[in-house]
Amino acid sequence: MAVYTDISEAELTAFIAQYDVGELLSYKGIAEGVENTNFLVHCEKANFILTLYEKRVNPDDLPFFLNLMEHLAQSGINCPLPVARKDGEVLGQLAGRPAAMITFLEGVWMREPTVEHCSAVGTTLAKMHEAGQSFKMERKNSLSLHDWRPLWNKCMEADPEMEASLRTEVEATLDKLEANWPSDLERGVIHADMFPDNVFFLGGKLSGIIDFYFACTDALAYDIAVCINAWCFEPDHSFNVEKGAALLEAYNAARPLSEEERQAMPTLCEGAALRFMLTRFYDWVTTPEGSLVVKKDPNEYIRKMRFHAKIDDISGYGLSR
Ligand SMILES: Nc1ncnc2c1ncn2[C@@H]1O[C@H](COP(=O)(O)OP(=O)(O)OP(=O)(O)O)[C@@H](O)[C@H]1O
Ligand SMILES: N[C@@H](CCO)C(=O)O
Repeated sequence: MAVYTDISEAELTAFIAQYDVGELLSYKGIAEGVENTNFLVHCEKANFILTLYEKRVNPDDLPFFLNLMEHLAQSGINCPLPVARKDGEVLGQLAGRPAAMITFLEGVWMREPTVEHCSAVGTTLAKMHEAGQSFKMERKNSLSLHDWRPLWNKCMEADPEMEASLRTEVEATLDKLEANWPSDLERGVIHADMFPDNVFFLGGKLSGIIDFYFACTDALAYDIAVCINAWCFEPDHSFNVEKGAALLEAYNAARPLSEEERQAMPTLCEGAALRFMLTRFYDWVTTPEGSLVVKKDPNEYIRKMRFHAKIDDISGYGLSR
């Protein structure tokens, strides 16, 4: 359960009094998520999500995330809006952590996404990329190519028992990606973590996107690669080419992919699989036993890395050339 920091009713009541939201009626910790502490907060005027930012969020990046949500919402992308306090600030402190309240988004996330959901994600991702082009702030991707080897070194240090064959395999993947990573693709604001649990649907329609806390400035096509990994594999780990085709075709219809982006897709997908393998592996070996967080399986992403390593053309993901 992702409630790393607990708060008392008295602390929350004092915090809420800074906002024009009426009295605090009730609140509860939200079990889902692995990164930050989230509470659902019922106030007289509305319901909100209160987030206390934890380990992977640098407080200096919070203005980027909060302004981005505001920018995207104003550009027609349905995402939470940061709530301003009576003094105009959106960022505060609670229980020693940076904290913000955002609007509550209606909808549910899809445990078993279908081809239609993948298509909706492709369209919305492309629209988000277009809307991001007029966002003026920039943020470096803190989990990009050059961050992967140091993170892998930390994983190896934390897990001295790791199998030698896995060490060799990941080192070889890092060497290959470092030699081939594309540097000239169109850049812009990317979500960088658009997994099914961060996309809500209502009545079969995509109703909104949450969790912009990995958003950054990077190659737009890398965001597609993250989505291919997160949306287009089945629970038995096989790749569903129909889902891949739906996502890519819908994206391409809203924002046509360049030749360079098409060519780079297998490398971007392998890199995205490695990135999620790394954070999952690191959390797996460093999260203490008995902790209330549900750890995510790194092996799923080792399998995906191996799948992408064998793809040499975007048609392998279902988009005809
Ligand atoms: N604006 C919102 N409206 C409605 N529910 C929300 C909102 N923000 C967060 N939630 C709920 O809280 C849960 C966790 O939120 P979030 O995904 O932001 O946490 P996280 O710890 O950053 O998770 P992740 O592991 O995806 O990085 C979501 O699955 C959702 O149920
Ligand atoms: N979406 C990530 C967790 C949040 O970083 C994963 O599934 O590993």
